[in-house]
Amino acid sequence: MEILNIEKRFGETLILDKISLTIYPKQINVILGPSGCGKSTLLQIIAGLDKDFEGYINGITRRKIAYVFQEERLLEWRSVEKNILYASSGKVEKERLLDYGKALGLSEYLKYRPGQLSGGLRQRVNLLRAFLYPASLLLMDESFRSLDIQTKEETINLFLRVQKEEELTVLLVTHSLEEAIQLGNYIHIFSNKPTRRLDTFTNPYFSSAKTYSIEDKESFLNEVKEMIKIKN
Ligand SMILES: Nc1ncnc2c1ncn2[C@@H]1O[C@H](COP(=O)(O)OP(=O)(O)OP(=O)(O)O)[C@@H](O)[C@H]1O
Repeated sequence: MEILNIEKRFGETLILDKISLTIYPKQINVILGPSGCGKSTLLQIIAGLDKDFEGYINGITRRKIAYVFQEERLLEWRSVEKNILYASSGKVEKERLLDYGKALGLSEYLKYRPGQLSGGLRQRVNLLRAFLYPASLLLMDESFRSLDIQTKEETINLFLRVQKEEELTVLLVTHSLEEAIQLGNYIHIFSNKPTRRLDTFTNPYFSSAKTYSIEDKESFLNEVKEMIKIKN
């Protein structure tokens, strides 16, 4: 999947300045960049929700995209279960729903309405809905942000499992270097003004078993921090 020379303005303000990016299929692609650099805007363009841009997007089938938005977009008048079924037009295997629901600690909340849930639980419903959607491309916008440490770990474990089992191509946006290193097979770093380029790295410390050594990770972190500094 290829994104070529994307240029995006809001009024007079140039947000994306000829951004190009290769999204590696069946891999976790992380876009890392500071707040406000245009990560969400790029996801909206890729998802086809924002059509007001210049440039090209090749190899993406829109109806096969699952999108975990930064804010949860749940239908308040439907139960958790019905939110999930509705998004996938009912094409969800009950067994998978129960299995993933359990892994996310949502078993007892499936009949609840979103308004009866805490922010963290709502975010888990948001993720469950996306994991169950029949997608080949999964777009995730700061999806683990509002979760506590324990829940975050369980959610990430399920995410890694689903990605592998379903051979999903993932494009995950974050401003957390830690998260990028933990999750990304490929890390695309958004430099800040004035160049706003994306540089791609193969993550040498990626391992779904999470066995990278801390010293190695530290040196990679420092390398990346140095680079971001130079660009900014
Ligand atoms: N609808 C809009 N109208 C005008 N400006 C916008 C609009 N949406 C986003 N922007 C601006 O575009 C820039 C990029 O926003 P975007 O949300 O894509 O950044 P981001 O990297 O995802 O940041 P964050 O991690 O904080 O969400 C910001 O300066 C933002 O204020």
